Amino acid sequence: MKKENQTQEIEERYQALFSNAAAVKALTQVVANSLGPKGLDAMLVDRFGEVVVTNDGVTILTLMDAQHPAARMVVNMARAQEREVGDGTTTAAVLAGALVSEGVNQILKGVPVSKVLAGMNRALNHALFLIRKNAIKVGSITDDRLLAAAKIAGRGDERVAAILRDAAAMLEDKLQDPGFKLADLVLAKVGADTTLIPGVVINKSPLWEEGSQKLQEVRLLVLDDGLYPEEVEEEALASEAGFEQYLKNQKIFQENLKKLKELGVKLILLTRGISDIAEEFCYENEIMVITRITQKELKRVLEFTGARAAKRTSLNKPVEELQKMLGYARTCFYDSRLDFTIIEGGAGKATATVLIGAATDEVVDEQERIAKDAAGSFAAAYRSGVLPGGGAFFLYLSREVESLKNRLPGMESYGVMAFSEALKVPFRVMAENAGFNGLEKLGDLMTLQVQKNNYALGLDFETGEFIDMIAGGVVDPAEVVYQAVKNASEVAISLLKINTIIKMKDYEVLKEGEQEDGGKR
Ligand SMILES: Nc1ncnc2c1ncn2[C@@H]1O[C@H](COP(=O)(O)OP(=O)(O)O)[C@@H](O)[C@H]1O
Repeated sequence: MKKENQTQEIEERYQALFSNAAAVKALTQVVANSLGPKGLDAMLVDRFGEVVVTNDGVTILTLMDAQHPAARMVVNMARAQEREVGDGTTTAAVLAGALVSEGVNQILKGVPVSKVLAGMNRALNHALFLIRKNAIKVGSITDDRLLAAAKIAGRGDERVAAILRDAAAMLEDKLQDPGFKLADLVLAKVGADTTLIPGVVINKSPLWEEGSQKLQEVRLLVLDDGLYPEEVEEEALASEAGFEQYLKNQKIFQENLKKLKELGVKLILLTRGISDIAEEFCYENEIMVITRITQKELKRVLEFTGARAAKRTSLNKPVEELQKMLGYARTCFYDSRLDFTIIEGGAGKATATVLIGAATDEVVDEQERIAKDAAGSFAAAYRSGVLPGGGAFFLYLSREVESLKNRLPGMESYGVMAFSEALKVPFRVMAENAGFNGLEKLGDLMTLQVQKNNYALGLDFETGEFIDMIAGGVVDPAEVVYQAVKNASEVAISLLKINTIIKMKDYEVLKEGEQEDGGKR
């Protein structure tokens, strides 16, 4: 009877914790099925019957429509992982789920939450240190381990990995730039051949197609704006002065258009639309026009061609000044089969477009995600080096972290144990997804790694044999592993810390209210 009461007491005390843990478990079990080379795809369907088929952890999590706040914390964590390093989202989610479960197990045993958390924090710091310390640095862009990292993240697609490497080689100095993303070069298109284009692709057709044959020696104007005359407000138009202003604006505009002809502009790119007069003028003068290009395209064109972003008011400037805003490209042409425009031979900084072909609409998005993952991994491996993949390195981390417990006072070691156990989960899940007995393979591999003193040993998920992952080309970028462990631990630790859930007013509404109050005072 007494025991029953006690259990009940514990359960009440940890109600919030259990509710969170259950939600996280439910969520991470779904993504776990997709982890690793033998992970299955998930099919997500919305209430209108729209279907997405994917193997990508962050996509599954984002589209899952998770309602529970704890589950949403894990979704946001996976998104952060995607933003930061572009890969490792499934691993991070699975690890977070495992950390929460293992942490809860210790708490249920009666270990105080604070001790579990302290131990986990110590284990985390040690794990992060070991990841940095053991990262195998790569020498150059042509290092095969980079290709391997891209191939592993890109679902084994060797061709895409090689194209990414060639693209990276063209812009090597940029890869170190934290603002640059190799994945931004990827463009997937139904019916295209997978290939490297040494230039920028604008995913649009020009305003008219005939006459838009291949342009050579192209001077181009890029407007982060539309090509319209200055507008006069409708009310003002009714007055005589207003109407005169209107006529004047039209005249200035006509003059400005003539400047473009004088400057020999052959291509105009706009982020907004164009007026009828301008369109007619361009048509007559064989100037190719593409309207409503995206900001991303704009940025790439500016860099590539050396053009400066102009506004329509820039056209009021004298010709000599306007000339300085123009860019240059050797060629520009519209590919009518693929319905996009290719600009090559820019006078600015080198760039490339990694064109990914897909057979149908259904697979094009997934192909794009895979290629972007591969690109993210390539760049991350270049910056930070690589580690053995397939969960093998996590087993080494698990052992090393476990050994910490002998050095720690009292109960903190339980937190360390929880962390060490959780690190075994990605490998076990991958082995199970490949149809093996996860626990058995885990035990065998842990022993083998110690016996051979080689933490690169892992499981070949095809044959069930143990092989050296580095030699076999199964590598993960150190930065991806680092962020996955860090992000997963942070979210797990904050979830374990929560012992009360209080329903509050809508946070956004609350914040707005505060601002209004502040204004009044
Ligand atoms: N051919 C392979 N053999 C062994 N492990 C692989 C292979 N391909 C991928 N992996 C491993 O699968 C894990 C990544 O799985 P994935 O489902 O892509 O999840 P994530 O979203 O975490 O990248 C990595 O640990 C990687 O090393």
